[in-house]
Amino acid sequence: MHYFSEKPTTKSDVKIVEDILRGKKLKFKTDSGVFSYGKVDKGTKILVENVVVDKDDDILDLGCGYGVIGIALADEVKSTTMADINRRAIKLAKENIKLNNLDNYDIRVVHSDLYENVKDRKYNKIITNPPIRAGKEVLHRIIEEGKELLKDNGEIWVVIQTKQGAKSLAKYMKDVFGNVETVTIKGGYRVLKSKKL
Ligand SMILES: C[S@@+](CC[C@H](N)C(=O)[O-])C[C@H]1O[C@@H](n2cnc3c(N)ncnc32)[C@H](O)[C@@H]1O
Repeated sequence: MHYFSEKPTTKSDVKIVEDILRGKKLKFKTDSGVFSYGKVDKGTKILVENVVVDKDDDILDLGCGYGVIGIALADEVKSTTMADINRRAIKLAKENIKLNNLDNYDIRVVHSDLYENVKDRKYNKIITNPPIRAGKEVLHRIIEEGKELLKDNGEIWVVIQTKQGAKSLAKYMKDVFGNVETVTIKGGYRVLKSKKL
């Protein structure tokens, strides 16, 4: 069973994790069959701590899992869309919005295969810890199709382990966008950013 199953079949075994992200004490309900069970992922933390957002941004957390990226940023932006193919992740992300008292912010959680169900808006930022194990083709679609959903001057931010192909992904992003920046190199991860010019 892979963590990117649409419907995990493993027995549910909820664990609550607490972490401090962007100076905020946050809580997440996690469950088996969902990425980063029982502990916020190291790459996700590096991305969340380094991403730059603006209060006027409409952001998309693609492959949101139980919701760490979107939830850590929701009170700093105009609107937050969180999307995942895994139904158990979607349920947790919705619960985690409540758990962190973010009901009054503009946040939506959408069940979606990649961008399929979130094409109704354009985004200032797409921010993702992508499903590497889903393969290169999926990773490339995230970059290419993501560009279409960005506003002018919008950015895609991606975290990836150096050993899982960060350099080749950076090259792909440069080919698609004409630019790529390595924003952070830390703990075996790279945070990459491309801008739609
Ligand atoms: C590396 S995990 C990151 C999860 C979460 N953002 C975090 O940082 O903890 C990648 C996520 O992408 C989701 N995913 C895999 N394939 C997908 C697809 N085709 N469409 C949408 N989400 C997908 C997985 O279910 C998983 O939650």
